[in-house]
Amino acid sequence: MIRVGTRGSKLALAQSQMVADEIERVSGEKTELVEIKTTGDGTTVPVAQLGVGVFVNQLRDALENGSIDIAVHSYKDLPTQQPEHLVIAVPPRADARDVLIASQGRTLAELGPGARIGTGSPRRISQLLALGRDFECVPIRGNIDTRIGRVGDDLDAVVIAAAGLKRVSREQEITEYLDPLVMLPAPAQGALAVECRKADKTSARISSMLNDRYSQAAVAAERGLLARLEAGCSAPVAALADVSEGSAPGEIDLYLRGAAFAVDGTVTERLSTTATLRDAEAGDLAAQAAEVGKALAEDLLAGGAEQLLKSEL
Ligand SMILES: NCc1[nH]cc(CCC(=O)O)c1CC(=O)O
Repeated sequence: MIRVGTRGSKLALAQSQMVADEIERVSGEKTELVEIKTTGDGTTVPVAQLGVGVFVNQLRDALENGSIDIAVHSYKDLPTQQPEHLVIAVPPRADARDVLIASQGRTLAELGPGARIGTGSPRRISQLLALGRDFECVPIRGNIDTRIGRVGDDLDAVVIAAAGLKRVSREQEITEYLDPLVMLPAPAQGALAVECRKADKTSARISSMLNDRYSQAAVAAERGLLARLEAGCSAPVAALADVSEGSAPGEIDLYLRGAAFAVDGTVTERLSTTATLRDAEAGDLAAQAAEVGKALAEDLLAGGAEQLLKSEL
């Protein structure tokens, strides 16, 4: 029996169940979902003000005290500081893009000046304001259903992660997939982190069942960038790695885009880079990918990104 620790939200339960189903499918082992209440769940305070780890710490405590065997997180909610004694497997990543859900089926281009768009994310706000169309960004929290429920009511639209919508089966309500040129996603968006105790012999098994080396490399590059900027999941920072099979066996080609924004949309630092990761060892690939992210972050810092990270509306 593998006990799968999860938060209690509809999204968390859906994605944890996906992981549990996959474990049962590939190994035949039985699983059980164990619901853990986290600080981030019982409050409507904006995530940007709650600080790092609000959705994470209690799950990790349960992992450490042995009441669960693995913990399933949305990877983008994890702080960049990774505890030494825990390891992460990355299942194949879902769609990393943000999407628009607007009333009357509208796209971003069809939303006029003054349109009220629900999002509390500095990264999304800055990119919406950078379009120069006088959108009004309205802070919003709560689960996906609550957010969508406000569209056509007090909001014209909301911006949400495609992956989350898909996991709660509401993707048919999407009115536009936002191109990363317009809305670069959060580092690790669309990816899950399945965390295990390093010392536990289950961890190697879980990794071989679930880990996708391409997804792991992409996320490592994006989070390497985020870590070097010393920024968290609510910073005006975006990153997206495209990964593909390299020309030699075992190689991975990486195309990494990164950006930092002034929250009022007036300044954007945007850079990209390519690299080939070489190694058969998944761990080494992730380490190389993280270095690529770190180097791109340093180029962003050289261009003045530090000022942007301190910006406020
Ligand atoms: N910050 C909240 C959050 N954390 C993970 C997801 C779902 C998408 C994902 O797993 O990346 C969401 C919702 C959203 O950003 O719209």
